[in-house]
Amino acid sequence: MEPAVRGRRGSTELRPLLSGERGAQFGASASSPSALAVAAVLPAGGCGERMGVATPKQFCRVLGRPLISHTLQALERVCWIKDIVVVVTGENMETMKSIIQKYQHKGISLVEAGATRHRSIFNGLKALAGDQAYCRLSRPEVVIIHDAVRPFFEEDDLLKVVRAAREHGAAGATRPLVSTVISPSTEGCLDHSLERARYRASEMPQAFLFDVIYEAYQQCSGYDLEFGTECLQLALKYCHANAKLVEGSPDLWKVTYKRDLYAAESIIKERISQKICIVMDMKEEKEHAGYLLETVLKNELNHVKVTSVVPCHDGSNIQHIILEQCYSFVCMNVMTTDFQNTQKLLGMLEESNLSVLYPVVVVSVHFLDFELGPLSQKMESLMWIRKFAVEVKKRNILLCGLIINYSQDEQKLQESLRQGAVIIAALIKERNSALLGQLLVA
Ligand SMILES: Nc1ccn([C@@H]2O[C@H](COP(=O)(O)OP(=O)(O)OP(=O)(O)O)[C@@H](O)[C@H]2O)c(=O)n1
Ligand SMILES: O=P(O)(O)OC[C@@H](O)[C@@H](O)[C@@H](O)CO
Repeated sequence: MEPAVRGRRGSTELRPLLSGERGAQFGASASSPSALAVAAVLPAGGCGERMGVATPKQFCRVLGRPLISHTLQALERVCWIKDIVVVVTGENMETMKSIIQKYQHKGISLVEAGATRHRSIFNGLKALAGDQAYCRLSRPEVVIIHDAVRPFFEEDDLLKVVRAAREHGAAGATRPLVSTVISPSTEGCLDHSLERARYRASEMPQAFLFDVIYEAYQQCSGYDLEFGTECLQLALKYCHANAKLVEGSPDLWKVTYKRDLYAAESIIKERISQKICIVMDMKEEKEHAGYLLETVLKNELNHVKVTSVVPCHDGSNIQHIILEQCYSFVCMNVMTTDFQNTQKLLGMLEESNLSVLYPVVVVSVHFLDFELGPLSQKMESLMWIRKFAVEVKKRNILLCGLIINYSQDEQKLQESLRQGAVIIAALIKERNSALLGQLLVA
C-alpha cells in the first residue's frame, strides 16, 4: 500500500538538551555540529487482545481522544524528529487518517502493518529506506522505534537513546523490574528465580543507526519476525550491535491491559489540571471576591498554579492564558446571576483550538448573598447554564455553575469559600462530563 506521506517536519539537528531550551532547533553534540537526520517509526498495527475490548487499544479513547493521538502529540512536540511513520493495519488506515485530521497531527506518514510487531516495524523501516520507488520519505541516519501505546515519554528519553544509538549503533530505555522473574520447571514448579537487581525491563523508546536496524530486519529469520519481541536483540544477533541501555523516565510503561487505560487517563487528568485561571469580575469594587477565592484555592490546591486575571478590553490577556495551555477556568460573577462574563470567556475558548486536545473545564461562579432573597429564586435565574452547557460540550468544554454565599457574616463567607474551593478542585480534577450543566451550591 502506498504510504500516505504527510510531508516533512522541522529541521533535524540534534544536540544536548540545554536547561530551558525546549523545542529549540538542536545542533549535534559539541564535537560534531553537523545535523543528524532522525525519524521515528510507531508500530500501531496490533489488535490489543490483552485489553479485552473490540477496539484495538491504540484507538481506545483516553479523556475522549484515541490513545495514539496522545502519543503523536507528545512526539510532535520534539522538533528535531523530521519524519514520523505510523504503522497501522489496512482496515484501520481510514480511522488513522481521520484521527490525524481531527486532532491536527502534522508530518505523519502511514504504512501498512504486518502480522506481527516485528513485521510492522520492518514495514515502517522499508518506507524510510526509500526502497519503494513511490515513497518520498528520506532515509534517516538514526531511527527511533516507539510503541504507539506508550504515550508518556520525555524528550530527554528520546535524546538519550538517539545520542547513545549514534555511538553504539543501538540503544534502548530500560526500567527497574517491579516483580521478580522466575523460571518454572517442566512440572510447573519453581526451578529458580533470577536476582532481580541484575535485570532490567526493556521499554521504549529505542533508537538505532538506521543502517544497523534495517540490515538486521533484512537478515532476520522468519522465526524471529514471527515470535520476537525485542528489536535490540535483532541488532545484536544480526549486526553485532551491542545496544546501550539507558535509564528511562518512570512513565515509559506500555498500555496493555484495561487498567493501563485508567492509569493513563488519571495521569493525563493530573497533568492538565496543574493550572487554574480565575477570570475576575469586571466590576472593580467587587473584584476582591475573586482574590478571596484565589487565596482559598491556592490553600486547597497547593501544587496547582492558580492565577487571576481581569480581562482587558480586547481580551488579549485571556488569549495569552489560553495559549499557555490552561485547561481550567473559574469565571467570577459577583452579586449577579447574569452571565456576560462567562459567555465572553466561552466565546474566546470556542474560537481557540484549546479544547481540541483536552476537555476544558469552566466553572461559572456566582457570589450571591443568601440572605438577600430566596436561594430557589437565584437558582431559577441561573438555569441558563444547562442550555449553555449542552452547546459548549460540542466543543469539548465542560461548563457548570457554582453559587457561593457572599455573606456579610465573615465566618459564613469563609465557610462557603472553602466549600466552593473544594467543589472547584473536584470538578477540575475529575473533568467528568456527567456534571456538565449542573448548578452546585457551596
Ligand atoms: N502486528 C502488530 C502487533 C503489534 N503492533 C504494535 O506494537 C505495539 C506493542 O505491541 P503490543 O503491546 O503487543 O500490542 P498488541 O499486539 O496490540 O497487544 P496484544 O498482544 O494484547 O494483542 C503496539 O503499539 C501494537 O499496536 C504492531 O504494530 N503490529
Ligand atoms: O511483547 P509485546 O508485543 O507486548 O510488546 C513489545 C515489548 O516487548 C517491547 O515493546 C519492549 O519490551 C521493548 O522491546
